[in-house]
Amino acid sequence: MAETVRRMLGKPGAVDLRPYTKLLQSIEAREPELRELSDAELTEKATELGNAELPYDRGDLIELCAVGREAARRTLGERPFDVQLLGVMALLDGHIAEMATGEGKTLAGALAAAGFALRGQRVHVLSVNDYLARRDAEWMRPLYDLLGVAVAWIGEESTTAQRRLAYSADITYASVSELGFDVLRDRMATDPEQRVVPEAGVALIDEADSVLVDEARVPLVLAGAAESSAADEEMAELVRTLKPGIHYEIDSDGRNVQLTDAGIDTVERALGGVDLYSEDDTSVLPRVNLALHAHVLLQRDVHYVVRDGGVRLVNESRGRIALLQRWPDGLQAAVEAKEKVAVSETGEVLDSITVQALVLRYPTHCGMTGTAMAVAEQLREFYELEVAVIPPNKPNIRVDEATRLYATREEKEDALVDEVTEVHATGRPILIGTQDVAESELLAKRLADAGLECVVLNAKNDADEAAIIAEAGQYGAVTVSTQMAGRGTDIRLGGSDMSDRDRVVETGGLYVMGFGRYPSSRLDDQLRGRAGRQGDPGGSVFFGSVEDDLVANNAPETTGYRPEADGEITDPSWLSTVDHAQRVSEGQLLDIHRNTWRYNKLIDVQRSVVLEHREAVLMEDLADRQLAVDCPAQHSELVEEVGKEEVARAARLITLYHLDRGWTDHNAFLAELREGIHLRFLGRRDPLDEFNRDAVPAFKGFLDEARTRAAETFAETEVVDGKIDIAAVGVKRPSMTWTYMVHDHPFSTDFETVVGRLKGARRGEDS
Ligand SMILES: Nc1ncnc2c1ncn2[C@@H]1O[C@H](COP(=O)(O)OP(=O)(O)OP(=O)(O)O)[C@@H](O)[C@H]1O
Repeated sequence: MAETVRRMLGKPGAVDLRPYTKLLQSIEAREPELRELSDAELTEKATELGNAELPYDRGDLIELCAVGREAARRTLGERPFDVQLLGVMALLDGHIAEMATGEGKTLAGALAAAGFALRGQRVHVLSVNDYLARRDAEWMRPLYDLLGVAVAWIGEESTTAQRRLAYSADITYASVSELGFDVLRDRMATDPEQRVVPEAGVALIDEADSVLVDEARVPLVLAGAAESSAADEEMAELVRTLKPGIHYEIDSDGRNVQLTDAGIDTVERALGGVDLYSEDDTSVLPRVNLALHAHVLLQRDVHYVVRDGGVRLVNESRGRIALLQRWPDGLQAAVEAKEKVAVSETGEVLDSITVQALVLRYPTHCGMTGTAMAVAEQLREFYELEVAVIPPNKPNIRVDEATRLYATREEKEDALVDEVTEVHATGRPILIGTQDVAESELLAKRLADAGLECVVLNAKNDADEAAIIAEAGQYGAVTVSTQMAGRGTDIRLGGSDMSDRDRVVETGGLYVMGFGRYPSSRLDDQLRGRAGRQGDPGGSVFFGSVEDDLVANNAPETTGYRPEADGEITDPSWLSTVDHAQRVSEGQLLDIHRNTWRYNKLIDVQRSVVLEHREAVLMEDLADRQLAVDCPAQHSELVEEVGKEEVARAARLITLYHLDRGWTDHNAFLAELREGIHLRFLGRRDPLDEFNRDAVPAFKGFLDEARTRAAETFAETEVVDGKIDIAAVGVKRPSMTWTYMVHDHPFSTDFETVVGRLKGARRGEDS
């Protein structure tokens, strides 16, 4: 008992769990009585909790946890452990609950969500992907039903009507990106009825550190159709005939491709004797380069897959299909031409929102994850969140070995393959975590060469990945996966049905191996956490090399070590180099986060000015009143001709158009400004000051400008068939919109470098 209490007191610097642990006995004491109640009576008990406001007082908190525990026992067959109830209480207090893998966060989160919902709060439970949103909502549905709260989920495929309905539930499960895209689309509504996301009080975030820290700076983007770029089939055909080594060369890192002199001659001849480097026509060379890049560097089934008649990008680090992503437009079209699929539309950014800004919209945000303490400071700095470290239900007995460091990548790979061979011979299941899909493929090949069969998680879809990873604990299984793939899925020893559990336990349980340390210790811990769930036996070890990017890029010195014959470096001071490199890398990630946030702060202020004004235009008669003042003659003439209501409609649409148009242009200006800032940084000025110096005046007069433009447009309108023809004066919404996340444009920089370099190189020769 003393040990349990000590464990429950938690770690220093974290939320004090004592006030919660004190309630556990009383919660348990309620059990016998609640067990006697009928389902309807239990629902009644839950509903009664809705008669007061948040926060819960002591008595109501005890009742909520007791009723919730009984409801979970009846509907899910799982009686929440004490530690899960501690998690529930921490979440209700608006904290981050750190609970290890397999501790049952889904259930704890659901009870907290129900607790908020019973007190009249609309709750959004944010998952990392659609699969988990749907799975968790459906899994917890019987529990919510019994507690008398409505639950729904949305996914990428949901229609607008389905979304509206789902968001009207008390609790809605959604992936962060889907929610963000809905919020962005709502911002463009020209009629209040078009909007789908109502105000919500609580965001309850699963995998909170991934969302709030790792993804925080990622902007979600809403783009609108401008004109289509043509499919360049001619170029796609042409580059297909080129031969590697003769017509083009690929850089050793596989990131750039360049035409050789022979390649240039061949292309120029094939195009009827053009000069690729002619100053008069500079359009041909970029076309060739785009097609070449698409043909050579982007491999089908590695970088993208062709599905449903379209090109779908594969997110390399996550190893899954990124349905919402596109490459910069020319490259996207080039890949589409290569694959002979229909060319998708190009567009411009209408608006964007970072994950961080999205989450901060909610008055209450809380969440759960297995790894929060390592980023406790950031959670406090950016979100004013505290971490509650919830002890495990059963002590963790996983054995974490020290990193094995090798001089070269090759030696590391050899050692890892040897280790897999040795361990596999005992039947112990092995899960190997890689940095990205390419690494997974490479490793799978090396294992195959050594006669070892393995399963590779390779970007099929989340549901398939979940099914595969669920079997990673089978006797003799070898599974290779990126760090993120299949997350949120339980790995049970002896397979998902645990039929072979005893035999696997005897081998030592799941053995997790890292194919290189990650850029942050948190990511290492997430991989390790795959083993040793709920007191299971398990082990983990990372293999690293001095040539790994982490070490090569972040360690101060990478020479002078003396490896053993097999390349292993055992000198302790060298081993700490990896930890040091990881800390440097973590510091850089934090700087980037802080920096992005500082830039976005100003943009967010400007955006809220526009949105507040937009809201008044949308919901009130502001546009009509303003135009009556600005164009009195036109206004009264039109009212006479078509009536007040039609004029108000046109006034609203015209004003919204100019507000949105202005914001799109301003956004483009800010993006360009920020890109250019680093050049000024070379002049030793603070880039953020520079940014603000230009961004602030550029926004000055934004609303006046939009109003003036609206008046100009309004003055030109004419009546056609009893209606004001706003299309004739250029008021057109984008014909379609689509959404993507910005980190999903992995090649943009490289691509631009290629084009720039080729042009530059040739010009240099000419002069
Ligand atoms: N109180 C309980 N009693 C018995 N089983 C439970 C209980 N709570 C959760 N479980 C089971 O434990 C498993 C892990 O739960 P869950 O997937 O929610 O864990 P998690 O903490 O979210 O893990 P991950 O970090 O992998 O997402 C599930 O199979 C679930 O059914």
